[in-house]
Amino acid sequence: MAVHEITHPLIQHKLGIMREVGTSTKHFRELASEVGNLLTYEAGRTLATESVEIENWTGSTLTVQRIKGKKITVVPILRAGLGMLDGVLQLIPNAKVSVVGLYRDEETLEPVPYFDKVIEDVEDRTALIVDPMLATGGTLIATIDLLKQKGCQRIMGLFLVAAPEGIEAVTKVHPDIEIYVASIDERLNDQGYIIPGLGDAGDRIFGTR
Ligand SMILES: O=P(O)(O)OC[C@H]1O[C@H](OP(=O)(O)OP(=O)(O)O)[C@H](O)[C@@H]1O
Ligand SMILES: O=c1cc[nH]c(=O)[nH]1
Ligand SMILES: [Mg+2]
Repeated sequence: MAVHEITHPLIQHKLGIMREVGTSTKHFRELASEVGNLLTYEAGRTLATESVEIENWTGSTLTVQRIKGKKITVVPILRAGLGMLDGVLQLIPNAKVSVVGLYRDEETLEPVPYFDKVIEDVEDRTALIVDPMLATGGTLIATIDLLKQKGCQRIMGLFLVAAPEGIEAVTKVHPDIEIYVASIDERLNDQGYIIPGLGDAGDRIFGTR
């Protein structure tokens, strides 16, 4: 699996504020969206373009580049993935959005799926999964399983923070995907939380704790 840790100063600055325990819900949510935007910019480097001819302001024909083919479906994982969605869509406003819902059982740490509304022609699109946290990797593996079952052939993922254990687990099952992450942190704790991490990203985005 290709893993890109994006150590850009703007991303690291914003992530550093998110790590502070006193950062407000409003600020945390804004930063999740902003880092989502910057990760999209990085991931977008790999999109294929094609030449099209336009008429320019002088009335002559000019060849310009456009993103090729049927493009992208963004796949936010409920709930926390919604916190990054606006920032992603700012850069790819025409993308279709395929929402999936999974939560992690607090005892077993296994992902529990509860919703999916994936676009019908997903086999013709690149899926861009968005979720702030890649911890044990269970949620990401289940989401990739679902997308592949529906015929999706190219899958990328954007994460704020990932644990090495989760990256290893996903690599074993789905070595063909590509991820962009703002930070690969040290480890998981006994409860499956990323250390140092952000805490519970969903609760911090929605203000539920
Ligand atoms: O890699 P894993 O060990 O599977 O954990 C990562 C998942 O856990 C969090 O979601 P959570 O279950 O807290 O749901 P929420 O977004 O509704 O808070 C996070 O947003 C990921 O989806
Ligand atoms: O550290 C973690 C792990 C899973 N989910 C979170 O929100 N945070
Ligand atoms: Mg949560």
